[in-house]
Amino acid sequence: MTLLSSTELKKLIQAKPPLLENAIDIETQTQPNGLELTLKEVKTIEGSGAVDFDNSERKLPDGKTLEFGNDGWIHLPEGIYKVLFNEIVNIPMNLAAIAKPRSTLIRCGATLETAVWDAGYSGRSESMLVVYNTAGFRLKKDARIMQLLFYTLDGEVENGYSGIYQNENIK
Ligand SMILES: O=c1ccn([C@H]2C[C@H](O)[C@@H](COP(=O)(O)OP(=O)(O)OP(=O)(O)O)O2)c(=O)[nH]1
Repeated sequence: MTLLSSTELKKLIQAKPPLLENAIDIETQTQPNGLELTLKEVKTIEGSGAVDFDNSERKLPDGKTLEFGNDGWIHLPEGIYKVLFNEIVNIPMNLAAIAKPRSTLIRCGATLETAVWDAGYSGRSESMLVVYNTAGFRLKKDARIMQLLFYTLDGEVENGYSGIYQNENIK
């Protein structure tokens, strides 16, 4: 397993499909060890969710999209939110990715909870934003908030990701 460097990432951004589409400024978003994703939308998480073994009784909570102010900023009181990214990620069959928040979020008393990006997944992803700071946290539309780290697998997966989130949030 190898963590891809910016040299390799730049090549994969030129691939078809590109590793990352719809970036605001791919140069700025390409870091030495990963690609940064930016903020498109913030949503509330309302009501409980549920998950079981075979997904037959899975339920995702509802939520409302919160509006940015005319100046592009939103103030988020302490709490949990869902964030949607501007970028569309296309993971090749020989890679997987994990994500970390930018350390600036941590330094502000906020963080992102993230899962694994599977080989073969394409979509506009979502993660959970947690604002721990009791004074809240301000975010500007298109802020760079998360870094995706891409790892090579020891070979291509036989069957790529095919769950319910495939091609999510792509209109
Ligand atoms: O923080 C994250 C992490 C991953 N993903 C995307 C990429 C991943 O490939 C896909 C599915 O994630 P996962 O495999 O964890 O979904 P699941 O909960 O196991 O559902 P299913 O098995 O139905 O896909 O969601 C996100 O949107 N946000």
